Amino acid sequence: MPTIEFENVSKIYDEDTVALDDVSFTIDEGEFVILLGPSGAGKSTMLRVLNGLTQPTEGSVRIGGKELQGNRSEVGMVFQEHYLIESKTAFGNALSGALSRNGLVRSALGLHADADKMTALEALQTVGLLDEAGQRAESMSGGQKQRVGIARALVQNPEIVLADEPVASLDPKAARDVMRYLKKAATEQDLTTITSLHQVNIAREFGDRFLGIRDGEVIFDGDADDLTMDEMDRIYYGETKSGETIPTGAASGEVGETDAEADAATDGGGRA
Ligand SMILES: Nc1ncnc2c1ncn2[C@@H]1O[C@H](COP(=O)(O)OP(=O)(O)OP(=O)(O)O)[C@@H](O)[C@H]1O
Repeated sequence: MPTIEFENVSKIYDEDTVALDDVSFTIDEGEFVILLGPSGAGKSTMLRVLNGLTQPTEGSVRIGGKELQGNRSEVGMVFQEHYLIESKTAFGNALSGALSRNGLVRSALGLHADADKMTALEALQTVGLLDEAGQRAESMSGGQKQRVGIARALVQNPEIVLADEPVASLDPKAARDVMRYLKKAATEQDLTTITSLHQVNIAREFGDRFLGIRDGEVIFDGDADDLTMDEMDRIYYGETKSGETIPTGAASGEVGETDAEADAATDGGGRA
């Protein structure tokens, strides 16, 4: 399993949009990392750079010591929108994760190797959906669909799984279920996993390590114990122009609210 290295990575979308600003960090194999940060902080850009979907403007990204070039098949992606084929079964959708190995034509013709079919069933078992393998996606709940999305990523046989706000559209219970299965898969298969999340409570429950991103910079890197209220404020609200940390707690609500809720609290006044 590879180590992920970001070295002085910047991504500038246009002259004044610096999405990543000289970011450096290393993630060891098997780590379950959660990206936190306000909207527009650069979390998705970081995941897209890692997946080879976006090229960094400067710096280098290495996976297992190799410079990242183009789309990487060892990187499985789970999206906020699950992008399942609604008319297909959970099994059919999971199996489509083998596309990158088998090619479009073989997959379109349904010419899947028995080994791939077995992998798809195993992946569905990992996410607790083996009994629903024959159920069409259109009749599944949002949480179940997202778990099929994870199974599809697992069928790709990845070494790294990236999940971009995988539970954003789910209620708290379904969100926890999805995260539980994602963590289970990561633990069982020793996957390096990076997930961006807005739900801080859920993040704290499942993350081993947290990267706090703000204005394209990693301003926090630590575990749940390090992720204090002060640090949450720094990640979500930043510092004053004079460099002072904004006073903690004033109208920010508790650690555990989503940043949207925290923003709402701020909008309500109290944080100067
Ligand atoms: N394709 C693009 N073209 C131009 N600017 C972009 C593009 N994608 C993202 N940006 C900008 O880059 C910055 C970082 O965006 P990014 O989507 O990475 O943040 P994020 O932390 O994932 O936000 P969110 O939590 O809202 O998804 C933002 O200012 C955003 O507007």
